Amino acid sequence: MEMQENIGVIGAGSWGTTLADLLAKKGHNVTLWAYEPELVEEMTQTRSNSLFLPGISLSPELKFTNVLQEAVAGKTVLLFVVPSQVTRSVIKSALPFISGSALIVSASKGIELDTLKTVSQIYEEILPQELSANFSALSGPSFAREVAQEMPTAVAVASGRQDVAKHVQHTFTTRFFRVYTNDDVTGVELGGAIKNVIAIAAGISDGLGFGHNTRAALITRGLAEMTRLGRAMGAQTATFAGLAGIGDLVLTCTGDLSRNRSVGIKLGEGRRLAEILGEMRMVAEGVKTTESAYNLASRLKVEMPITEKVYQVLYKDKPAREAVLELMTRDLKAEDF
Ligand SMILES: NC(=O)c1ccc[n+]([C@@H]2O[C@H](COP(=O)([O-])OP(=O)(O)OC[C@H]3O[C@@H](n4cnc5c(N)ncnc54)[C@H](O)[C@@H]3O)[C@@H](O)[C@H]2O)c1
Ligand SMILES: O=P(O)(O)OC[C@H](O)CO
Repeated sequence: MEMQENIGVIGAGSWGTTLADLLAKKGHNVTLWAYEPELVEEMTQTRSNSLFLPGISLSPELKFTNVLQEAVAGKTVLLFVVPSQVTRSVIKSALPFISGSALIVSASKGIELDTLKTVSQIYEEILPQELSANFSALSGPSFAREVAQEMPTAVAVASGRQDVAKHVQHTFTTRFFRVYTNDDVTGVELGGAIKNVIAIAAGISDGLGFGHNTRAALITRGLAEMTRLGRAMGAQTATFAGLAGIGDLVLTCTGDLSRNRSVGIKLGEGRRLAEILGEMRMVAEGVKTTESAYNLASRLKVEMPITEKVYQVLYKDKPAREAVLELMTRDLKAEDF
């Protein structure tokens, strides 16, 4: 085994719990911070997380806390896995306890609503420069439940520094979880954020009773608009052909485990957004990222027609069937990227 690390995992939702468990079972010394005090009690007593990852037995070595300082102070690697809209407040609370040489890994997928910042931009704003250089983004096609069940999975970790990406790669890789390095942080995190918007569209299409043709069209043209936004923000086109781009897009637009796709299905079936969200304890990041991406596209003058229609369905009461018709009857054009 590689060097044992002292790791703090911040966020005990389905993904944070899964990754903390993976790292503990790999032999690292892991402390998992949960926002909900009752969850810490449950996980400590029963070694399971019935709120976000029911049915999975957690490592006997995993430690749990509700006190942020205990999960952060003295750790060599910190993995932040909270919803992107609370990332800013969580990182600010953690900052006083972060050791100066710690590696910071973010596994959140979204774009902040108020600032339109990507997750790495939030970290860059808050962290001092020496910690910012230690930042990496972990993304790619990875349903928590399948990783928790040790099903072979491949993801990407992106950092501006190759040594940081390689360190994280070695820290997380197991025989069922294969991590590729990447140097395009913006591309990797935008792929993870925008695929959630397109997954809502794919869900809407399924909910309306459309078939595979429609879904394939949404995936392909969704990839085109994700790539256009990425290029406008300095990302590399090739990144969108990778795990964090088309990889996660296909997974989320087709997989029944996707929360974003399931929100879309219910919308397509005619249910109201508020009612759908009211029934969910988990986060469907695409709901807020749709608004962020719509505003970002307007600001950067990037054409994102699918995102625009999802925005109108979610926030402007546009009937889903009308949105699809409007997409299909746009001005005809060449197939561009
Ligand atoms: N679940 C997956 O399969 C998966 C895979 C890859 C990436 N992600 C990403 O990981 C991030 C976390 O999602 P998840 O699926 O682990 O969560 P989840 O939907 O399973 O659970 C919600 C999480 O949000 C936390 N939370 C709610 N309000 C909070 C607050 N005010 N402060 C701090 N935490 C708060 C809850 O404690 C819980 O950890 C998201 O950005 C998601 O897109 C999830
Ligand atoms: O369940 P979703 O839609 O949040 O997707 C989970 C992961 O991001 C898939 O890679």
